[in-house]
Amino acid sequence: MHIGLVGLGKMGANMRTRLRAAGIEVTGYDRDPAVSDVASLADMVAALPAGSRIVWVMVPAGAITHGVVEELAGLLVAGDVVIDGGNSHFADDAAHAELLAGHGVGYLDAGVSGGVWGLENGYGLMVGGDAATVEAAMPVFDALRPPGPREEGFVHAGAVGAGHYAKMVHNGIEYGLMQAYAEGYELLAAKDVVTDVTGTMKAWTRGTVVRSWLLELLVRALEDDPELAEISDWVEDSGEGRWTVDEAIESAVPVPVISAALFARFASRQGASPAMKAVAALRQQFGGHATKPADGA
Ligand SMILES: O=C(O)[C@H](O)[C@@H](O)[C@H](O)[C@H](O)COP(=O)(O)O
Repeated sequence: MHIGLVGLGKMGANMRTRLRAAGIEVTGYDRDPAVSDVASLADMVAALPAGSRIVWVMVPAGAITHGVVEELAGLLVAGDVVIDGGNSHFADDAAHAELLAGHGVGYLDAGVSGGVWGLENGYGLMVGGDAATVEAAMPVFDALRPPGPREEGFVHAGAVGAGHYAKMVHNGIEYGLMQAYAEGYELLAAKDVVTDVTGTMKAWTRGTVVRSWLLELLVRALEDDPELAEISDWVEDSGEGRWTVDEAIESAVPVPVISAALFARFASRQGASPAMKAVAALRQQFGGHATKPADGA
């Protein structure tokens, strides 16, 4: 099998390596000529077998993914397939499937989890689309997923959009889990009762109810820098948590943990919180309670 791969950043480049290691020929295209196998998207398409091409798209969600799908629609022919493996919003998938269907080109959406570790461990895959197209692309999914039973690292989650919907929910869970471990870490470190915070969390990684890969990664970070002194408390988000909360509101599903974890990230970027200044001002107004001067005031 010979496939195309668009986007050779951290994720795409590792996926190219993993696919090649599994015996799949890959022609990769990236805007950066230093990492690209070919000079243009058209050259990549020309290198693949027409009418049964599979092109995996691994570029940032939103306008960039949309631009690549539009360009591919003009280059591919009936029988070819595009797989969007980026962290796209699931609502974009229907539009992309329709655009490509106008050219007879199939479409699958694939939620991909595993980060930079996926090269070695394989990627958890959640796929949306029709069964025949999923089946045609199965060698690609089998090469990317972790070894072992397929159903433990791959799911055909439903029709187009289901893969990215599943990945969105997965990431909402990821936010909540990370926040819980982080709060536990802070609480352990807050008093001198537990004298080995990293060791305690490490001991939780085997046998306990809260053992997990995320916990192992936190222990790894603490072993490198026990007080996390080298990194700031600013936490970004790339959209999946917001979409999860949007969807929860849409479906009237209570998600207090995930939304608190999302809002904690927003709070992490504030430095001084206007809302908490207002609370301090109100306590002073109604109760004459003391406030503290702002930094530099
Ligand atoms: O499952 C995964 O491999 C991760 O979720 C991965 O997809 C990525 O690291 C997140 O999208 C980051 O998301 P935030 O920027 O929203 O934390």
